[in-house]
Amino acid sequence: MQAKQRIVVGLSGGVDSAVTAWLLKQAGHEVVGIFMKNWEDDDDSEYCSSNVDFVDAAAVADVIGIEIEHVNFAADYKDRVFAEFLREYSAGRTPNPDVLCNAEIKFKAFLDHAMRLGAEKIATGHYARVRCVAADSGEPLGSHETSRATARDGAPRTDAVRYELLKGLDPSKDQSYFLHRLTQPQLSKTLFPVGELHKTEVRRIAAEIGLPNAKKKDSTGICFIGERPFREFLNRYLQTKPGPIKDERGRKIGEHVGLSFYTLGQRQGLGIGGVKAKGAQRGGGDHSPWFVARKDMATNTLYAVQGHDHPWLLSPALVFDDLSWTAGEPPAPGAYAAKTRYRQQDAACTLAAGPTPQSRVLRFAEPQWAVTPGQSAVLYDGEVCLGGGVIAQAETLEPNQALAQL
Ligand SMILES: Nc1ncnc2c1ncn2[C@@H]1O[C@H](COP(=O)(O)OP(=O)(O)OP(=O)(O)O)[C@@H](O)[C@H]1O
Repeated sequence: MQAKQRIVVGLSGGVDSAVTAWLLKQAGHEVVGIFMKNWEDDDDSEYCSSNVDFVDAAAVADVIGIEIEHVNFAADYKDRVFAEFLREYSAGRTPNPDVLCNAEIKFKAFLDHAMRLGAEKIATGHYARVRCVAADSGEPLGSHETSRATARDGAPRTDAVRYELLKGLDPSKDQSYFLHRLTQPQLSKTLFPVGELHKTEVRRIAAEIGLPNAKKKDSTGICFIGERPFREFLNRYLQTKPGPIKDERGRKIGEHVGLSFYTLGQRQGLGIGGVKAKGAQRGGGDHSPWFVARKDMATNTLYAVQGHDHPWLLSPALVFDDLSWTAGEPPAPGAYAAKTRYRQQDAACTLAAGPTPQSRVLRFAEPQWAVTPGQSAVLYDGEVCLGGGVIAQAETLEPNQALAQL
């Protein structure tokens, strides 16, 4: 058995973090739960589940027999995550605040707080795994606590080992995409016990030990938006500037309410369902649905195309920047797999130098659908998540061949 450690668990009120805490307690560790409040609600508390979630988390802590602390990181969240979220939307991109929340709050503010409480490790209910490998050979060493990781005098030998972020074992729940910005110091202090399990197993454990939230629905969507209508929420923070929606030939087919409110590949909410593309040659003919294909910020124009597989929606390559690599150094150029959005199949690709030292290019074996600036491009080598960056630009099959020369 591993040595007893003091471990702080992020208890969200959900079933995954509850089972995480229970598994660690069962393994003999000293476990403390922390509930984070990351968003202060002003007017529309009907959408905010934070109070209910804290009550659920406290009930879980009670059943498991651990202490729980309530911590407020709302100011940090607003400065480090929400401000960036608004900046990105204003620039016409579609950011991924959950990625930033992990990098800046859960594995920074929360981790620092846990360390101040004397914790050796933190744990969350994410579906991912951390593997400790020998720095020189890459040979897996198993758990964090290995003789290779500790010198004879007991001091940690940080040079001897490296930490890899792996996909969760349950392919339908894997959350490594959201965790790809974690660094070596963060990974070295993190445990993801449910990443070794399938969700059905987690729910079975929760029911078996009588956790009050065993059947609680999984949370969906961006944490601070919750179940609020998204457009209404954004409207409170961003200026709206209506403009034209045009088809691929530049003909006006409708009005948009502000470019920030649309994302590439979006099908609903265009208000042009009844419009038919006169003489459309491709894309499935007159009755195919319309999709957002491009935003031209300079002219405040939204372009929509008809048909899911329209060439404007397919990207053979992309440039990404704001890079972050789990190993602390960039992977060598070559063949990998990548995801350009969560819940996407891994796509075979090659990694190459970018137009600047701070960027890289991914070229896909098959064109990818609706590659969206602002979303994360995440690189994998088999089950190992290598890190990634933010999509800056996507080449489309036609006529935007901006990246063809790279
Ligand atoms: N408000 C919170 N307080 C403490 N930890 C949290 C909070 N929200 C999320 N976490 C941690 O991050 C993990 C992943 O978050 P995610 O949003 O995917 O989970 P969830 O669906 O809200 O809840 P769970 O994963 O516990 O079922 C959680 O398992 C939990 O450990």
